[in-house]
Amino acid sequence: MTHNALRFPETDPTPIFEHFRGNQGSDLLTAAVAHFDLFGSLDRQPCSFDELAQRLGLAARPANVLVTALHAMKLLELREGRLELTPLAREHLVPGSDFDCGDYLGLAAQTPSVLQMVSLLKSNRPIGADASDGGGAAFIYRDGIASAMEAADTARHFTLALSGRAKNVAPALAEVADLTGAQQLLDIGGGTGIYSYALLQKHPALQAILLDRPEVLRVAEEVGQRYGVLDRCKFVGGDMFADPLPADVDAILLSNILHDWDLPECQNLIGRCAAALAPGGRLMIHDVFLNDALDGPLPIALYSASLFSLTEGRAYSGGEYRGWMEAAGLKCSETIATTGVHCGLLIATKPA
Ligand SMILES: C[S@@+](CC[C@H](N)C(=O)[O-])C[C@H]1O[C@@H](n2cnc3c(N)ncnc32)[C@H](O)[C@@H]1O
Repeated sequence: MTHNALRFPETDPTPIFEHFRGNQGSDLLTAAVAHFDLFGSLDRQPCSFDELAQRLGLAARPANVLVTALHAMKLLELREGRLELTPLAREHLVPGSDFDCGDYLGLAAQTPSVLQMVSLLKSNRPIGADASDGGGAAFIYRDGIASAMEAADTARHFTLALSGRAKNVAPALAEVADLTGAQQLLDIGGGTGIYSYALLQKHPALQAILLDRPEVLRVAEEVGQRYGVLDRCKFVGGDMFADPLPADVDAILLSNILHDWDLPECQNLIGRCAAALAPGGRLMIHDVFLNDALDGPLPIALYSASLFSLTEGRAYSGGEYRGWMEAAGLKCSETIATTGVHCGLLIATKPA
């Protein structure tokens, strides 16, 4: 029987994803208190984000993840360009204050997950990226890193894992993505392809090209079989950073792609997408979005920590994405349409 990618679940799975990511908050808070003395340092001397990163010995990406999470927990606030403690943090997290609970949080200081978080924050390298034993980083491939997406078993494992979110969110994406008049969709890093299969089921005249790593595409083809749309799909194995992208496409989908990469790769990929679009074509960023002030929402800040640990990316704000798309000559939509499990859709158009 053909699977229907447009059928919504009866209940919203978002709370399950929030419980699953809750440990990130605990690890970051314990690291800030017990390993970085972040609250003591800011109590002695509030400072800018850049100065704090330097004081803690952190690169911009880990500092962003840590500060965004603490901001979202309402422990930090930004005043006139300086990070300061909130009354909550001042009363309970400054070492030696009357109601300091730092020693209590310190109970978790030596747990494996906190020690791993501290090590990742300091090294700014994702789990597995330096593996020399056939492992590799999940979800990302580029020249210079060990990638789990190159071996059949690990590529299959990580690709199928993401279908647990994709099948829940794809019906909503198909509902909000306006593909009127589009004939060809390019899904970059499409994974199982479930988002494309939903869009193909919704738009009977649409054709899709899925670009991903070869071992991932084997899984995508197998999954695509179940959705009955393979006659309108083309699978292209390649490197989205290095190989020519199919040209003159009407729409490009970057679903949960940019959050895997640091700023230079995001800007590079958006520039490549802008060049590959036909005039009037649409770039669709389907992802999670931090507030423009990078102070929450908390579930996205915690997801950002998980992205940081596993990949070279983090969560970005709509403002950051808009800036990059406009720099690439695209015109951005004002609003971000909600899809599900914290995701949303931001669309930009290439001038005709
Ligand atoms: C986080 S997954 C997103 C999958 C899917 N789009 C989704 O939303 O569930 C990232 C995908 O990008 C692919 N990818 C990573 N680096 C790539 C590269 N350099 N070229 C092509 N695909 C790449 C991975 O194999 C993986 O399928």
